[in-house]
Amino acid sequence: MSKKKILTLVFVREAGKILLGFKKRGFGAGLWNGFGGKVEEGETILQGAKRELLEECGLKAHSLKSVGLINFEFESDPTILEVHIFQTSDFSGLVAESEEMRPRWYSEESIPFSQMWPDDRLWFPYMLKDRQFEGYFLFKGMDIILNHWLKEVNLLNS
Ligand SMILES: COc1nc(N)nc2c1ncn2[C@H]1C[C@H](O)[C@@H](COP(=O)(O)OP(=O)(O)OP(=O)(O)O)O1
Repeated sequence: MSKKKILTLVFVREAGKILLGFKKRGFGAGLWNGFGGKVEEGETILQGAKRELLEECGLKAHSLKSVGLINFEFESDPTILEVHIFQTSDFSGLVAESEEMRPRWYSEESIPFSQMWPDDRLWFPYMLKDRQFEGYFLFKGMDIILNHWLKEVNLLNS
């Protein structure tokens, strides 16, 4: 039987730039991604997303907009990752490297997709156009997408 893990993923965008973090350890190490992680017991998804952003890159989000919801499944693992994706331009603080992430601003015209999870190049276009989406990806290992779907939806905003 499959079980679910709830995770968050936050992208900070400002003036045509997007803040990505180079994951230094753990799941997805060696890839650029947004900031996020597991939602802890007793916190809401939104609280978890803000906490992870602060812990991983030093920025405090004052508000977050829902962007997408993706369920990821890995062929050899019964756990489904339910990832709630947000974006924000409403933040304060100074960008700082953490134990887990090395942050860097990228122009939205030159996102390093070849060094990111392979699903990203399929759903980033929705986010960059401020469209909301839902999706599903089935992976074989970390590199091969065996099956997926994506669709535009209206998610409630926070
Ligand atoms: C499989 O495809 C994925 N694509 C993208 N873009 N992001 C993904 C994918 N799968 C997971 N993620 C995101 C979701 C989270 O933001 C992180 C994983 O979080 P992590 O396992 O590092 O969670 P933490 O709570 O920070 O972990 P620790 O126990 O190491 O603190 O990747």
